[in-house]
Amino acid sequence: MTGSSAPTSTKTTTESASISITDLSLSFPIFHGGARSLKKMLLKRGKSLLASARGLQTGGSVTLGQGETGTVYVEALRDVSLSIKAGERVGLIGHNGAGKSTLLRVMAGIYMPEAPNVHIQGKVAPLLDLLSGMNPQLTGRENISLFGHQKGFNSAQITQLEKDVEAFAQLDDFLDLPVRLYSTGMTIRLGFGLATSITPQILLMDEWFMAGDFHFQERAEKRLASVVDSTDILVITSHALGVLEKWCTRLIWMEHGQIRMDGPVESVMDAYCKESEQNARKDHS
Ligand SMILES: Nc1ncnc2c1ncn2[C@@H]1O[C@H](COP(=O)(O)OP(=O)(O)OP(=O)(O)O)[C@@H](O)[C@H]1O
Repeated sequence: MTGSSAPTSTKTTTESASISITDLSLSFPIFHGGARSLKKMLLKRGKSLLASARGLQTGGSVTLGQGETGTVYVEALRDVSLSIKAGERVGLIGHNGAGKSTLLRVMAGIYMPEAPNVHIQGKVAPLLDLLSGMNPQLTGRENISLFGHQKGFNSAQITQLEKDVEAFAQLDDFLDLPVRLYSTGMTIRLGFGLATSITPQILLMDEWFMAGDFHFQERAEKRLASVVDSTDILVITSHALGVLEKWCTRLIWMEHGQIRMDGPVESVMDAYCKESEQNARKDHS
């Protein structure tokens, strides 16, 4: 992975939370066998397959590094600048491969945790990866205890945490089985229960974390609502516009790794829907 530069992650609980990103670009090198044919195509067409220039509706731009033996890169983010302050509820929208998840991972400090142009102020809870922070070999109960220890809880707090997550996840006897035996939905129940058992200053969430059966979704929404109420910043990515309308005050529309539009939910959603309708008409003509 290459980036335009360096995040400083300043995580304290006393100052109010904020996210500031300046001119951030991030490319992934591709070492898969398929990169060879891409490379040939790039050399023929001239180094860069800019997704936007080609009118593509998915993915970032594909570029070739220095020299004929150069590595092929997918540019996931390009010149992204944004700032989010306490109180904001931000939704990321855009086509598949627009860079939304990558941007969330940058905010979580997963990618480029030392970049000087990325400043994250506040305690972050990322609800991004199914197994994040969990050990699939351990039981659900052991994972709850592990989570508590990682957060520096004392034994009384860990007991309380266990009660809380057990009641929310409703995994019954499965709580005492290794997590690797769980279905996706069961893992989500545990992961979601854990991540929302603490109130972070910054909550980063991938839409699929609201997946699960109908009964779970209802309870998950209630629990999330109480966490979001006491969280300084929410950043969520979703293709479900209803979810974004419900939870967000601001939308950032990503397109081929760049910010296409940033503003109040209604105006960005309006522009996004208009363009999506135009694209759908083109597809049908
Ligand atoms: N680990 C990786 N290695 C190589 N390329 C990657 C990697 N992660 C993301 N990409 C590429 O970066 C671009 C942006 O991907 P990203 O997952 O951020 O998109 P997204 O907007 O979240 O998409 P979706 O709506 O489909 O979830 C895509 O072209 C993708 O192929």
